[in-house]
Amino acid sequence: MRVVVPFAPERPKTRLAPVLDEAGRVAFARTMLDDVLSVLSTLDRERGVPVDPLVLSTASVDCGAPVTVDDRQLTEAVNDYLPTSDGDDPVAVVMADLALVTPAALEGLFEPDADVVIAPGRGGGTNALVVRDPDFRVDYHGASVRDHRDIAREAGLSVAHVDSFRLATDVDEPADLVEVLLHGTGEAATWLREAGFSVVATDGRVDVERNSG
Ligand SMILES: Nc1nc2c(ncn2[C@@H]2O[C@H](COP(=O)(O)OP(=O)(O)OP(=O)(O)O)[C@@H](O)[C@H]2O)c(=O)[nH]1
Ligand SMILES: C[C@H](OP(=O)(O)O)C(=O)O
Repeated sequence: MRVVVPFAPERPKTRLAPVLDEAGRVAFARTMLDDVLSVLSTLDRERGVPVDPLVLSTASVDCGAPVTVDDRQLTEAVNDYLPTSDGDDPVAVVMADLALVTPAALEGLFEPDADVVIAPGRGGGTNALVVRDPDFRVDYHGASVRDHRDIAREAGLSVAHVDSFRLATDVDEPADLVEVLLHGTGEAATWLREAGFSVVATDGRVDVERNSG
């Protein structure tokens, strides 16, 4: 499977500004990318699922996969990598901020035999996709999961949805760090712990706190 991983290394994860300064957000975004690439590599090497990854980055980045630098908007850039004619190989698009992703979760994404497979993100986004038909194009931001369903249906394409906690959890806001600390098994979870983050439960609410000492 060709897998495109969009990544914006400069000024990333602005919604985490309440808990991480810019240098921290840059470093943390990078650990999440590394986790996603490591899972793709495990799928290929250990589980017999051929994976051909490409990091589609807005700026140069040195990581464990081929990189194409493309500073266009996300939607425009991704659309250039989707199948253009019948018979082209399918393409998966997997976001770089899926800190809980596992090989099994991606196998679940690749499995359905639909023209378009959608893994919704919490909050209306589209965290991962598989596109098997040249008539589908992405339109990210806003309620993109709804837009992607509409685009597929208007083109007469079959759509499958993947019901996965791990694929639905993209890390956008401070509350998402709770999920990374509780369920993450990769570098991103380790990075957060080493940066002093931990989970606290107070008055029935679960949150993160940071011990900066
Ligand atoms: N290639 C590319 N990737 C992008 C772009 N914008 C975001 N991404 C990546 O797309 C995924 C989803 O990004 P978002 O959560 O929407 O945006 P973000 O910049 O990471 O975070 P915010 O600043 O909080 O919106 C992440 O893997 C980003 O690194 C872009 O313009 N081009
Ligand atoms: C790119 C965007 O990501 P979000 O901002 O929802 O994390 C989307 O999935 O449409």
